Formats: sequence, C-alpha cells, structure tokens
Amino acid sequence: MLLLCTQVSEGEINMYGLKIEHSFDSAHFLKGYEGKCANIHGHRWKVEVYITSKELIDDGQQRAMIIDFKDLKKDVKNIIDYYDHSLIIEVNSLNPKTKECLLDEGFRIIEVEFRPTAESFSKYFYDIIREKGYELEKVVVYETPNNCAFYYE
Ligand SMILES: Nc1nc2c(c(=O)[nH]1)N=C([C@H](O)[C@H](O)COP(=O)(O)OP(=O)(O)OP(=O)(O)O)CN2
Repeated sequence: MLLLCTQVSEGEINMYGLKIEHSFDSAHFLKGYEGKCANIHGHRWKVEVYITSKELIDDGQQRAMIIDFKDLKKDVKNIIDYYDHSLIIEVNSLNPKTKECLLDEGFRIIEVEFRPTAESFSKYFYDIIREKGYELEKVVVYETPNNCAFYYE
C-alpha cells in the first residue's frame, strides 16, 4: 500500500486526525471513596478516540483517508463492548462472599487491576488501542455528560 507523505519541511509536522466515539453502560464503585461514588452506581461511559497520522492512504477504497471510519469504529467497539452491561470492580475491592453471591445470581462482574475511574479507563483504553497499531493523540472517557478524563503521551 502506498502512502502519501504530507510532511512539508524539516521541523514542521502536518498531521491528520480522526475522532470516533463509542459508549458502554456499566456499574462501578470507588473503594475507599468518601461520598456517593463509594456506592455501586451506573454510568453511560463515552469513550472518544483520537488517532493521528502524518500520511494518508493514496490508493484504493481508502484513498485520502487515514483509515476508514468504519474500520476504526469496529476495532474500538470490539474492545469496549466487552464492558457493556457489567459491574466493573477493582481486584480485591469486594468481600469475596459478596462477589460469590453476585456471581451465583448470574451478574456479570469484570475485575480490573486499577481503580475504575475515568482517568484509569482513559489510559487503559489508550494502551489497548495503541497495541492494535493505532497512532493515538488521546483517549477521552466521559463518566457523565459533563465530566471526562483523558490520557495522552
Ligand atoms: N477525577 C475523578 N473524580 C471522580 C471520578 C473519576 O472517575 N475521576 N468518579 C467519581 C464517581 O464515579 C461519580 O459517579 C462521578 O462524579 P460526580 O460528578 O460527582 O457525579 P455526578 O455527575 O452524579 O455529580 P452531580 O453533579 O452531583 O450530579 C467521582 N469523582
């Protein structure tokens, strides 16, 4: 596949970017938090993914694109949908008996190695999406319509 280079002069970097977003619904709580977020509560988490490229594809179906939106959306959806309609808990943050009871009831629990804040999720998704080969500007995670955290390098 040929790439069209858009870097025009030394020191000057011209970048293209794409942004897509996808949402998932899940419950969580913050262990050790003093306030309402210590309680199990739900969010519609919105994840915004910003990718960048110095170049565009220069032939075929994706000519003049970084990547087809549909392909990027598919990859991001595959990563994020795993968390949809689950209870996300930090490892060891629930009494084992409570966890067992919830599992016995058939509830879907996903354990994560981090405190499930918007900040942690933004880095978590950033790392996974980058592992897929994307050049990322940042990943933004909205916990509520008004509050978001982001991660970039
Ligand atoms: N920096 C962060 N602060 C908080 C996070 C977080 O992920 N990063 N998370 C929470 C809670 O999970 C909470 O659900 C969201 O916070 P908050 O804005 O207080 O919730 P509301 O939208 O319900 O706030 P109201 O303005 O009271 O409606 C806490 N902080």
